[in-house]
Amino acid sequence: MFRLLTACWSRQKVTEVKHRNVTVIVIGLENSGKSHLMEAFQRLIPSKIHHSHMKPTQITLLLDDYQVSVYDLNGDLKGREKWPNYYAEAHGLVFVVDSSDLSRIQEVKIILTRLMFDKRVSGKPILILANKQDKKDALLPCDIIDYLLLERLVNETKSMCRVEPCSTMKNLPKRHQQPIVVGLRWLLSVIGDQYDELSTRQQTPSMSMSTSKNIRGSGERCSSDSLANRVGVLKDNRQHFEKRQHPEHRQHIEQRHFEKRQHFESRQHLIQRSLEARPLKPILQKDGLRMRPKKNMSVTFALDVIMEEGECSRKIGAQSITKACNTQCYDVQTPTPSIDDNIFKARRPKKRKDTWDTEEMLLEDPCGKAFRSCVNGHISRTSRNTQSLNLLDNASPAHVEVHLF
Ligand SMILES: Nc1nc2c(ncn2[C@@H]2O[C@H](COP(=O)(O)OP(=O)(O)OP(=O)(O)O)[C@@H](O)[C@H]2O)c(=O)[nH]1
Ligand SMILES: [Mg+2]
Repeated sequence: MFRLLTACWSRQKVTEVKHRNVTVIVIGLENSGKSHLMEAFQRLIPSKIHHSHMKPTQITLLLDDYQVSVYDLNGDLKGREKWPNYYAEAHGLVFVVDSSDLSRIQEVKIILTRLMFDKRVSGKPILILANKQDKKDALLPCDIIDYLLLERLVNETKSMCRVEPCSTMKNLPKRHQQPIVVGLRWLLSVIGDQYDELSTRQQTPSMSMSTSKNIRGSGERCSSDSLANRVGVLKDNRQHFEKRQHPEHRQHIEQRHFEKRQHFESRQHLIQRSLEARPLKPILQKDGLRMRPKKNMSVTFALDVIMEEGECSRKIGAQSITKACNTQCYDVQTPTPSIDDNIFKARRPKKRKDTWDTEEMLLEDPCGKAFRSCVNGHISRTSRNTQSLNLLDNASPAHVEVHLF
């Protein structure tokens, strides 16, 4: 009996230790559905109980090996001012887009671009939820990706992204809500891969969320410091000032300022480029009507390792599909004969209603043609398949997965 109890206790200890604490923030314009997403999280994922009857702005979810603190941040102008206080602390972000609101997509683009270029966010994974897919005119993920120039943003900011179409409303079919869990799982797995790095990026306590609320006024801080400390600080300041007056040091500082300014100007240029207003592509509107591919899909962008020429993914069929991709406009219904045919036959999943396809194929497409053909609707013909495309950019290749359902 004693042994059994000890075993149970140690087992529980191991599982407790295994849980990794992760912080995720949920942001997006007002009315995009963030608070409904929080409710959906609580409905779909086991969470620690909150006794408050008010809508929670912070919940703790238990998913896979993670204990996830999720913060719902307001999307109105006042709320957005507070977002940066949470950037440093977040391991990953969920960005909610109201896919049915075409009129605000430009605003979303500006906000997302600024967000991804923020040095506290760049490099962190971002799950973009294309919400309100139940609405008739909702933009599809490929439209959103295209309009937000997401491919370029991912390459420039080195943040992995996944776009997941969903609906957060209650009483909708499961297939609308399932992507929420799938998306969060993806976010956690990316966070898990870079956990140590992301944790070290969480800044010093003075910048963190927990303490930012408790920042004391300067007067208060002084009163609690001892006189000796304050004299010590003054001495240090004087020495520091004298050191800065030294010509060599001044030259060094000027050089650093110059480099910083150059770096800033080059980034400004990039931000400006990404913010340029672009008309929606013809795919979105034709003769006043929305052009919609029949199937919906989720898309993942990830930074990938450049593959050697001829080297293919470990997954079956990558090389053959590359051929099809490079030789013709990407069209999976009419693949080049022979090998490609086998791949599609061999890997076509059984047709099941309300299930999530996990079939995956890797494409290497140095010019990004495959992606462009994807956003132009070709890929929509590959019903029942999940596609994964490698967009190879010389400096920072992006890996794109397209999940159809
Ligand atoms: N049709 C539809 N409506 C939704 C969905 N999700 C949210 N809504 C509606 O969108 C409106 C705003 O939802 P909220 O969750 O309060 O939006 P929010 O992002 O939290 O907004 P702020 O807190 O102001 O930043 C509500 O009227 C919801 O009913 C969805 O998936 N489908
Ligand atoms: Mg809200």
